[in-house]
Amino acid sequence: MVSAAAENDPVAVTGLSKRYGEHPVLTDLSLRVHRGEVFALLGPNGAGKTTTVEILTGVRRRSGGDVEVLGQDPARDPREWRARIGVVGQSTGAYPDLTVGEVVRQFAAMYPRPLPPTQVLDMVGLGAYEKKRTTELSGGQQRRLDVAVGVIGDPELIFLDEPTTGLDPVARREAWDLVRFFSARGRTTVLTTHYLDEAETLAARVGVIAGGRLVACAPPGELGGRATTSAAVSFRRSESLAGRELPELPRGAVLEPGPTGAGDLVTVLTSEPTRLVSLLASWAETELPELIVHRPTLEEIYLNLIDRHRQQPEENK
Ligand SMILES: Nc1ncnc2c1ncn2[C@@H]1O[C@H](COP(=O)(O)OP(=O)(O)OP(=O)(O)O)[C@@H](O)[C@H]1O
Repeated sequence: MVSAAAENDPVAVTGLSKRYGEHPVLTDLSLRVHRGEVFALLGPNGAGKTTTVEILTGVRRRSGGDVEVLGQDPARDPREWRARIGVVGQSTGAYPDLTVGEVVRQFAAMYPRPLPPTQVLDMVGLGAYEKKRTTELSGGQQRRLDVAVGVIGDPELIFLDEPTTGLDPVARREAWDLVRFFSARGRTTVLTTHYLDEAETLAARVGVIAGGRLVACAPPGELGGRATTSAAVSFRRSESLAGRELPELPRGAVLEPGPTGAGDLVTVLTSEPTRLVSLLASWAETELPELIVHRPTLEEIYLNLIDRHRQQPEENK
């Protein structure tokens, strides 16, 4: 029987752990992926992302905790369950002596309701390579074929482990379009990536794994308090503004120390950037030269989270 929670959340993980001998790789990891969302797992090399994906897809056994994927325990790996998920792992598949078209059609034949092979080949940018032997493909083209094979069964839930590593910028965008195509069909995607722009562009929520623990989980715009952290408002004092005192700043705003001569850059940290810009605009009565409102990027927030985790004493991790 499928629980009500699992009905809403295709992935439900509670207290997951994985050890190799005495070495813990995942510790007390809990997360849920909601139906229809793109969820990105981020984390440094060796953090445990692939291990998590492998446990969720039934490739690897867990040491402890509860895992439900589409309402089933992946460790039991039922056949009909496997047909409902699509997996693109990190390593590239080897299909000697077959053409691209043959590979995709062979995989399509394993599923009850596959997508049309030519449509999938077009989507991954291999439409013109249908008759080419797989051994003659470049690394990036082989990666595209992996993606095609992973999604040919029109899965309800797709796991993509670093799907765009090794792809050129155009191919990366095509892979993003593919993820959006499945999102528009109401499918759920879990992807791991080292590209912060990829996570920010595609994911409704991101989870950050460090040292085998989930250290943060939120929409990309809110991760690590990103939505509420101070913004830095900066502009350059033109000659006409050089001799004038700044207006009274909003409460809590801090003027960054810096040189005060003509043409200097003025930077103010504030939690109310809109109000500050409005005050400055009235004060200046002219365009503020080089005006920038800077909020921390996802990359800055991510690096900060990883750094904080590194500096924590072992017993508090
Ligand atoms: N078969 C294994 N035996 C022992 N340790 C392993 C095994 N497979 C993985 N590990 C260890 O588990 C940890 C997590 O590895 P994992 O591949 O899940 O990390 P990852 O976050 O996917 O890293 P990357 O970004 O480099 O792909 C690493 O320390 C790795 O050395």
